Amino acid sequence: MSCTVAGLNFLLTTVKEEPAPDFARKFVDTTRHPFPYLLVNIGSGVSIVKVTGHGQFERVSGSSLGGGTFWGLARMLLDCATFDDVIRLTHDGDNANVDMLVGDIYGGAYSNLGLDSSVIAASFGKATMRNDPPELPNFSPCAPVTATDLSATFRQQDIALSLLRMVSYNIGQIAYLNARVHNLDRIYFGGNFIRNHPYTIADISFAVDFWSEESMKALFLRHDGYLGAIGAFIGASSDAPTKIFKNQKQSTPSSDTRHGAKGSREHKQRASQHANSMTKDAMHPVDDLVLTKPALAEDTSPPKPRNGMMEVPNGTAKRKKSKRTKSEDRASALTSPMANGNLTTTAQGNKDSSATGHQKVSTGDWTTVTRTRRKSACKENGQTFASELLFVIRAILHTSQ
Ligand SMILES: Nc1ncnc2c1ncn2[C@@H]1O[C@H](COP(=O)(O)OP(=O)(O)OP(=O)(O)O)[C@@H](O)[C@H]1O
Ligand SMILES: CC(C)(CO)[C@@H](O)C(=O)NCCC(=O)O
Repeated sequence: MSCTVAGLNFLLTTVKEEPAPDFARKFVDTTRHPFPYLLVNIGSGVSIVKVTGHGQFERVSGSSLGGGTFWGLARMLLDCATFDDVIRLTHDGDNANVDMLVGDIYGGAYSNLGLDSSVIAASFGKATMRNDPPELPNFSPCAPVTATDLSATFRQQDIALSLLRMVSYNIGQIAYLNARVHNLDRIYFGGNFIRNHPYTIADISFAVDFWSEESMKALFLRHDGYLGAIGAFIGASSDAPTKIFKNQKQSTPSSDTRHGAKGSREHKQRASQHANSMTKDAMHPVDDLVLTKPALAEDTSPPKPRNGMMEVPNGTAKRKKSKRTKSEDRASALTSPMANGNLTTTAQGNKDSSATGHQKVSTGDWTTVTRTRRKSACKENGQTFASELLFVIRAILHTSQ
């Protein structure tokens, strides 16, 4: 955990365009005031960590309903071989076919409570409503409805989306409650459960917006997958960035007197000076990045820029207004934002997606590639992963010069 926190602290204080709300990629500059914040790390389980400074953090909460719950239930309920297959399946799903909505109970909105008819009243609740004989194959009035009967009556893609929303909304809600208890308004979500999947990101964002009535922001990280590795690399020290400078000075004591300076302000100035002085061929500045479009496997068309930013989910976060519809979700998740209009399509570095070339993108993942490295990153999924890692390591080494 200390490595993960140290890695995130490094990114927040050093890399200009790291966190962004939703997948809008309107980056939030946290380099000046990174603390305090809440980190919600969604691995198999969920750890919720309050971070107040370099090396200062406390695990304030957690939940056993995390990525392992999603993936485990998906394996039980769905015929999917891989995690990415499940995520892909959600893209065609309509959770209203599986979830019990407020409208299913009341025939419309429950206005007095500010609940729109489309609000999920009970995840998977529709399964309790399916006991109508004609709907079930092999139904016998005397026999109980079996799991097999039930699963045959629901579409796999609807189950997948219901599952994703159940887990994501729950985590978003717990995150919001913890942020509120600890008086924090910035919540970073990380961990392999997210993996830059637009639907996952949209769902978590939605939950935080919904419960906080848009007073808090869910933030996602471009280099989420590398937090622990970065933290381990820099030594997970409480003064990690300064430590890098110290080390550098020790190894090359007379090369540059600036290396002796301590403190985050000098550190940042130096990082910025270096970034500005770098040539393309040597090392790219830390903000010289291009975001690539999120795309579905079958989607090979270039993304459409929309005034340089993403269409965020339309449905409001306020309880009184309705939750997003499926089509709004899809539009928001698949319409691509581009910070600077420099668009490219690339293969994605998923662990379990086959490297089929850049025209066959696995799931709707975001990938960042440098302008100078764009072509090579497009070649193979593995290369994208490698170039990402290389970028982070270079950023670390670069700031230490
Ligand atoms: N290709 C994949 N295969 C399996 N799970 C995946 C894959 N991609 C993403 N995931 C998700 O990532 C989760 C595991 O995340 P991660 O590797 O960060 O956790 P962990 O470190 O094992 O968990 P914990 O911190 O609880 O020990 C899985 O439960 C699943 O939801
Ligand atoms: C046990 C860990 C910390 C392992 O990384 C993680 O899976 C987790 O935070 N699980 C949730 C445990 C809880 O309920 O607080």
